[in-house]
Amino acid sequence: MLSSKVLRVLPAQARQCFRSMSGISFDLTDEQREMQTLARKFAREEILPKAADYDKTGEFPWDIVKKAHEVGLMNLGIPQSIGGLGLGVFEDCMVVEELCYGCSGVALAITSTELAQTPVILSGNPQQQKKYLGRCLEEPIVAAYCVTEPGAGSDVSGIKTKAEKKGDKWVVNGQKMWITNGGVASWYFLLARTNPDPKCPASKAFTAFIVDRDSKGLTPGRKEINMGQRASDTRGITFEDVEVPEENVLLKEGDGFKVAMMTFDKTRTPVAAAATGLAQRALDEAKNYALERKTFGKPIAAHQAVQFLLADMAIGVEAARLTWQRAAWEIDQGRRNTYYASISKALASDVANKCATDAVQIFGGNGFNTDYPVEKLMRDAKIYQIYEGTSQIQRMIIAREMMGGK
Ligand SMILES: CCCCCCCC(=O)SCCNC(=O)CCNC(=O)[C@H](O)C(C)(C)COP(=O)(O)OP(=O)(O)OC[C@H]1O[C@@H](n2cnc3c(N)ncnc32)[C@H](O)[C@@H]1OP(=O)(O)O
Repeated sequence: MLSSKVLRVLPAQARQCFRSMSGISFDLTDEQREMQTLARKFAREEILPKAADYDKTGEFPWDIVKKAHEVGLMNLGIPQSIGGLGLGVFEDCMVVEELCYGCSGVALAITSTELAQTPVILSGNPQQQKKYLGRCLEEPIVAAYCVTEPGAGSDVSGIKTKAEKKGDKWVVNGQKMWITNGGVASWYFLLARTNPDPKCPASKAFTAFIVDRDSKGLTPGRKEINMGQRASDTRGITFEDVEVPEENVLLKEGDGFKVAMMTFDKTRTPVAAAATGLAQRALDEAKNYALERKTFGKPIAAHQAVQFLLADMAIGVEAARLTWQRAAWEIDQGRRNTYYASISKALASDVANKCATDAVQIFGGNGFNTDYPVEKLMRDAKIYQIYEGTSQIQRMIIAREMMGGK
């Protein structure tokens, strides 16, 4: 093992390398730090000042999405083989955490396309990747992940949308619900049932498709008015005799469920990072306010009751960050990270909700008012315990993984 004296004189890159060989390192590489700085600056300058407006109007923040595309904060995981950066989940999480500090709704508009891209990255053939991921690199478009239905959210194997093979095409009929980017996407990842036998196991009953937005019979519903993350576009989508060419099947008939599950292993970790960003923002807002606001002749930050709330928020934020770092690191090593991703998603979502609620508490009456930023954080935080698998589903997955899938 190299002594710390020797380590100090080595160039940064070599230091990083030796540190990782000798154990865990929390140092970022120069490239990672640059990326983090870019995202932090973008969140503070482009997102944060407009967050309250987008929350009020619920408009999709196309102007910010276009800028994010321009500066290189979108499409981070697209492989280098088709011109992308091919960054790991760790780098992606780092960026997502920073963007969500500015506004988790606007950040969702910028980053949720990754949920549709991930199955194409994991299982698309070179032609599919070039066509659909390539378009994302060329223009600031967004895509959507269509799995959830009015009658099937947590229980993915309960989805009813069906695809039937007719000649060299598939014909899709059904209804999807709560689709992020539903009305603004240029293309969709779709999971549909292709084996009508109710006894067919989930791992063989579903097929994954890529569907173009302009397909005849595909109709997005009205924009849903949600409690939080209101800049994001959520809709139902109807599929009525939508024809999808065979070349748009991902992997092969029957492989869809596994594609959807493998996707979550990669994308639940960024959701945890997003929740961490919101939690950090709540902590910073609460701390700054506590240092300014006075009661009983001193800043409320001097009262132990408030200090304990702030300290608990800090404990939560640091722990949440460590869990997304572990989950991201595991999958970037090429190992299945289902257990760590669910731990991270469950913990960070709860931390975000606790931090936002306690920030409102510290702000008191002001916290309950829309002129201050923390009531929005509280509304925005809730969905982290619901989307990409509820907190209860995460606990179910953790327990199953812990007990060897029993
Ligand atoms: C960027 C932020 C975007 C945010 C936008 C929000 C978008 C969304 O919310 S998307 C929708 C979110 N929905 C969810 O997360 C759904 C939650 N539910 C689930 O994940 C699943 O239904 C879950 C885990 C409960 C599994 O259900 P269950 O029906 O019991 O299936 P299960 O028996 O475990 O697995 C079936 C098969 O899939 C395989 N499988 C399961 N998980 C995995 C995995 N992670 N990797 C590979 N294979 C897997 C199993 O091994 C099994 O295969 P086999 O039969 O060959 O052994």
